[in-house]
Amino acid sequence: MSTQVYLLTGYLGSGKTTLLQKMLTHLRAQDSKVVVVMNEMGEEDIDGEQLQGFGFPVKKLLDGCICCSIRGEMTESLKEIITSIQPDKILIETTGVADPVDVIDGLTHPELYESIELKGIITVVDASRFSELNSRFQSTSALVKTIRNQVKYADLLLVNKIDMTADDALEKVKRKLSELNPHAPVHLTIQSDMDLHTLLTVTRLPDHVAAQGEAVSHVPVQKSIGRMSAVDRLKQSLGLRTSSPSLFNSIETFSYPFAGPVDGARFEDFLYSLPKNVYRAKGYVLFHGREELISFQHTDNQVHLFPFENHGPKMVAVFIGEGMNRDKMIADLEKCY
Ligand SMILES: Nc1nc2c(ncn2[C@@H]2O[C@H](COP(=O)(O)OP(=O)(O)OP(=O)(O)O)[C@@H](O)[C@H]2O)c(=O)[nH]1
Repeated sequence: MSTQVYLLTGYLGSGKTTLLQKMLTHLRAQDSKVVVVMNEMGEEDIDGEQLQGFGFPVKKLLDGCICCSIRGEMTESLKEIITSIQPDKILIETTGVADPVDVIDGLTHPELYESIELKGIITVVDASRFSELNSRFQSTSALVKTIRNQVKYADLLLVNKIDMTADDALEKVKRKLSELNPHAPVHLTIQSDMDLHTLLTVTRLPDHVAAQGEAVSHVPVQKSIGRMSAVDRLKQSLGLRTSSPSLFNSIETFSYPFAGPVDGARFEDFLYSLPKNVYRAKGYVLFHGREELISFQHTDNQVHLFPFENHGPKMVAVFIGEGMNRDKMIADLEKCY
């Protein structure tokens, strides 16, 4: 059985730890086996201290952001947690400046892919500061991008600190959030207080799609990290432009288990020819005529292949992108044997 992973994002001070404490109180009453992964930018662990006393292990990843400098460390920690503790749930609190897209990259490591189920990206928005943080006049463009991605990729949005927000300002925040992410359910909260059953049963795109009776293309394993409206999916399948870029924010992943060794040169060509909407490819594979397992990484049209000493991992490829043509990619992979 795979471990359910909840990703908590939101800008600094928005109310993530407050929410985490509520989730832990709820899960403790349910006897769930939970591990918390906390990420803080500095060397000092502030929030972790507040989580002592719940009786759950807290893994701290300090002095770097899991979306960039210590992404590998997060992957290693998750592997270790899953192997040694086998929890029902892992709750990850990211730093306020983490971009969820990059965190997802760390979560989709080939050795983790089948052991975890990303249940949802839950974003806590500080209603009293959102408009200021989202303004290109008052924030840096990097921060604006991060703040917007935290909203765009959320499966559920908590609009917190409404006790500190005037009614008209709150209306403006709600309007902006629905422009950025028209699909995620929005909950207005004080002290991140909301129904925890609703929070923990957050659903992701494939479930929405299935509920709408839409055909899902056949691939060995597929997961989706974002969403696109049914109309836009249809338009995309017909090769038409989707109605608005903000609706087309579906970060999707799928994995492809190799049936046997492949031809090294053809596989390398395949990686170099991946289109721009495939942001990442990574995994392990065997090449004809070579004994050792090859680890491969593809990003920004750069390909790295290196022998991997450990023979443990399965031969599998994981892809991350938006609007990927999976059938074609799988057909191209099949030509590499
Ligand atoms: N007035 C008010 N204060 C709140 C609310 N929610 C949280 N706070 C307070 O805001 C402060 C920051 O909350 P945290 O839960 O630590 O926020 P965080 O997102 O974990 O912060 P970082 O770890 O710095 O990213 C704390 O003092 C909370 O008590 C709210 O709805 N209203």
